[in-house]
Amino acid sequence: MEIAAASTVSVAPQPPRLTNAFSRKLSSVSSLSFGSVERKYCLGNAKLRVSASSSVDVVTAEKISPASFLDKRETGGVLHFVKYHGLGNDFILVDNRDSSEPKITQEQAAKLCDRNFGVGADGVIFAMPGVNGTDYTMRIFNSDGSEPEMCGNGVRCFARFIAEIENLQGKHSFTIHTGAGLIVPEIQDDGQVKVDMGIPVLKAQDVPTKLPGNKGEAVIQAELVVDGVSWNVTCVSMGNPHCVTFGTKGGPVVDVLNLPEIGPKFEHHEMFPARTNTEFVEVLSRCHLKMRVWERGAGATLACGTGACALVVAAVLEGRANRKCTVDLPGGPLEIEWKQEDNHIYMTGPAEAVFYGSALV
Ligand SMILES: N[C@@H](CCC[C@H](N)C(=O)O)C(=O)O
Repeated sequence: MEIAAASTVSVAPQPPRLTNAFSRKLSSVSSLSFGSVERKYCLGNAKLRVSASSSVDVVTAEKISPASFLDKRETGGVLHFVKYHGLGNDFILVDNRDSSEPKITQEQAAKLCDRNFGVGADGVIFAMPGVNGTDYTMRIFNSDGSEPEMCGNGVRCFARFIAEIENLQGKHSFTIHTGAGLIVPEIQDDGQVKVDMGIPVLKAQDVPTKLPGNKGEAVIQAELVVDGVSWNVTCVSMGNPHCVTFGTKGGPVVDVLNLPEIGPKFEHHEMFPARTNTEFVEVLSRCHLKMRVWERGAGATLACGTGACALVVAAVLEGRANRKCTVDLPGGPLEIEWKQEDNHIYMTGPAEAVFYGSALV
């Protein structure tokens, strides 16, 4: 479109078409916005104001209030993101490939995750440059602003996000540096993502837990008293800490559990110096498990990928299940395999984009 020097140009007030949102670099989405009554577009240094009367005004930068949403967008007060979920465990994905510093702070992330006052999510994930020869680095902030080492559902979303912003089609695998070390997701032909989640850590002090090792240095089917009730727990780290329980001495509890009440008591238990994620599990068969989760820093979520991996490890170690299982989470099933050959855990499941947008930060 030619911009005339005159103040009014007769063109229809159609916004530029966003033919393929993902094929653009997200950073360049700043050239578009959609207001309700009046729209402004930037072309070079000039700004076009499109009003309902089908005219376009060329206005200079000085005439635009610096407090407006559109100006904030240009001065760095707006974050572009894509919202994804893996079985209802939902994340705000940020294209941070141009910097090794997250584009927003932990406090801003907590605000964005708020389901009433923000975008709403279980966490914010940053796609950053790789280190030590890896393709990318993934960092994540929980919805309370804390930073965990790893996120299983998040890494599947991360892989799909990278494929979209890099315009990759078909089967693809990436090496990703995380707080839990190297993680390797592979997008399958059917769009599901299979992730090599690495080797589970069982040594009590590395999980970390203050519970004393009862099988060598591992804590397996040990007693943990929570709020006066005795639970059997197995402690596993998938880079982040997990406390897996198949119930109290009285038996399984998954369906009757008051999660918001009991969850925080596990999370903040003195035996877990870095807090913990807790999985409450019921064995349906030797290859079919069902779980509910209370996540450290995020509360009750619909799914937890690292948690599903941890509970299969716990179920195998407690002699309750085979190494290859379907795990039913509130948001849907994950396929988990703890391979004997390499001791690695493999997780397969979906990841879906929901919407993209811009948020004031
Ligand atoms: N939902 C995640 C785990 C996210 C991190 C967790 N809340 C923690 O603090 O360790 C998953 O899918 O693994």
